[in-house]
Amino acid sequence: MPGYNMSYRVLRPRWMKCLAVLSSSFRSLSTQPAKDGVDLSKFPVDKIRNFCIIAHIDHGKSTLADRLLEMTGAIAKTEKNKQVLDKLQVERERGITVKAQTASLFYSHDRQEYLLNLIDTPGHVDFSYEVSRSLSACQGVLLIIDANQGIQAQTVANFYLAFEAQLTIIPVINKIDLKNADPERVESQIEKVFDIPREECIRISAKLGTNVETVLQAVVERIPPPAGSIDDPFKALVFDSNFDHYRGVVANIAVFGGRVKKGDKIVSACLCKTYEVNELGLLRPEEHPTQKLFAGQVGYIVAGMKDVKEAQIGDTLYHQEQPVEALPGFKPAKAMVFAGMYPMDQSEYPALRSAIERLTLNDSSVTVQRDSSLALGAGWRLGFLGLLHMEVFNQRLEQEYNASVTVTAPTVPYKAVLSSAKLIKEHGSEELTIVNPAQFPDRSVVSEYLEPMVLGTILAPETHTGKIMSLCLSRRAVQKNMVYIDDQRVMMKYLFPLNEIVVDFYDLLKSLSSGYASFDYENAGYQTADLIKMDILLNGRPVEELTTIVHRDRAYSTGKAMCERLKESIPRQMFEIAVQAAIGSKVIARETIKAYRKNVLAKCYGGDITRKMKLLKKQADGKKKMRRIGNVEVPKDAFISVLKRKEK
Ligand SMILES: Nc1nc2c(ncn2[C@@H]2O[C@H](COP(=O)(O)OP(=O)(O)OP(=O)(O)O)[C@@H](O)[C@H]2O)c(=O)[nH]1
Repeated sequence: MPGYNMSYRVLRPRWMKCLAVLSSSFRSLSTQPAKDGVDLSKFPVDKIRNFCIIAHIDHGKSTLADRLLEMTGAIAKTEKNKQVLDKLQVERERGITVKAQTASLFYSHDRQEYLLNLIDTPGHVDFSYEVSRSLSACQGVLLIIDANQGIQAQTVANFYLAFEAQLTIIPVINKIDLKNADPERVESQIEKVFDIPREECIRISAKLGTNVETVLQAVVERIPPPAGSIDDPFKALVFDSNFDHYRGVVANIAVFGGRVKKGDKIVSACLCKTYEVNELGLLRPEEHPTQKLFAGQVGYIVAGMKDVKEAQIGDTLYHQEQPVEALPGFKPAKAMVFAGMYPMDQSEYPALRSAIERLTLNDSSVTVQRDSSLALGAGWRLGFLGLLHMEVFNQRLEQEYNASVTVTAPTVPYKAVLSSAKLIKEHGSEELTIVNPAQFPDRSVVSEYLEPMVLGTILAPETHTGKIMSLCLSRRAVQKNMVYIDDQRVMMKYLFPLNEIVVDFYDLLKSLSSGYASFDYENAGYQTADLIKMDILLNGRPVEELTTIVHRDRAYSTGKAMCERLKESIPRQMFEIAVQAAIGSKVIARETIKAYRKNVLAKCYGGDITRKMKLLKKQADGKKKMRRIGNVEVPKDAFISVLKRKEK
């Protein structure tokens, strides 16, 4: 995982350029004439195939998508058209897919015309929510596996998502052009781990285009057409949505039955609100307006929804006069990592609020709560699906909204089972979720604390298993399973406390396996944990914003590290400062900052009074940037350096 800065300052020219690009694309979208070249009625359900491309990160999904788009004429074959489905700047810079993208392709096979709807999905675990949503609009998947790396952790996770959704799985072994490619070995792994016969694997090089035509043929021949008929009442699933400042919500839909056209009055099942269809069409991958969408097809719809919350992911749309039973929908995305976000300067609060509001319009999986801290001022506590999700959100704030943000240390959602009848009544429930250490209830009113657990899958070369097992043990993990997927690679399953893997586990795993291990995890509920609240004291006074929830076994090492970091960042003052970590009244770690009298006038020979005044004023200004805790003055930066995740 790449390192990142917690605070960002972005150069204005980059921002201006970004705005220019955005506004020109909005212009081109809003003035795009309705192209009616495509008569979608000529694609009955049996001539439609809806499929996703899924894979471990970097195994070549986006590159294969490019080739498929080129071969079917959706985009021109030029050097410029690389990873066209990765539209966001952050996706292009990091070379990862963050948001699933849809493209409709026209393909002739055996003198028959087919409409293929392809969805390119993200590979990283934080975005697996996007994958499962996309799968619900499909009947089959292309499971891409790198011919050199073989099966990795996300290959396994994605396979099971598709398998549980009962989709047709076509294994595609990519990068056969690489010198170290070993498709034979990968085929054996596929047979062993997924129980798919090796004859079903297709070997390709997405980069060179080798054998990619076979993939298209397999899509038509192996993936079943969608169910549903044009004669049924209109019924569509909203599987994604984004926000356009000019037109409102653009919802991606899969039509499960009937047809819909411009001017139709449709209802969203969740909110029971009626809308008029203003625009609809295919994504190729750019929006391509059409007159109608029919059963089995995947496309977009604009119907005057002003807020993405009106187009809830998983919602069902139907015709006003023909109500239907709602589709099962999806479980809402659950935030796994929380962090405070504050403007670098309080004067930037309104701008940051509007940036966060706008960005969450496009990413409804982020949760936002107002928060405030004495040291950092007014801000928010945001919930993310994982750490990469949080990093990407920050980067988008910076790149798309020119925001500069201070982010606090990430924390996971703990729970407390309350024992006090009074508190239970106050909260309306026995269980209290704690996303902010300041809300940690005292043990005297709690029967037990719970921490979130995850089931982690690690795939690694056998030679590294010893070191990996020690790392897992040091993270309070319990081994659940270990199997050899071939004679060189091992798959291990561990139950981890989420808190233990959230910050640096993946980085450590990568470095101790020289980059060869991969990791994925899924939620595994909550478990009882011996949690305690640890305070940081400066000369005996607690510092509210540095309060942390820790496992009792971890308290000493975390407390010691925080005291050391504070000692480094608080300047010496005229008296000695005790920096302590404490649990209740018991001090568990201590550092001392020695006294030092800084005489700003020392350099001022000759007693020049104006010079003296200037220096004293400078010292007073510096003090304004300090926060006083008891008699100790702490620079704002000190909080930031202790609170934030340690940069690499
Ligand atoms: N040699 C070789 N390189 C390939 C091939 N296909 C993809 N690559 C390279 O592999 C890297 C990752 O490819 P992507 O298409 O971005 O992978 P991805 O699976 O979409 O990645 P995420 O979206 O981040 O999950 C890029 O540098 C590609 O150029 C191939 O067939 N041969």
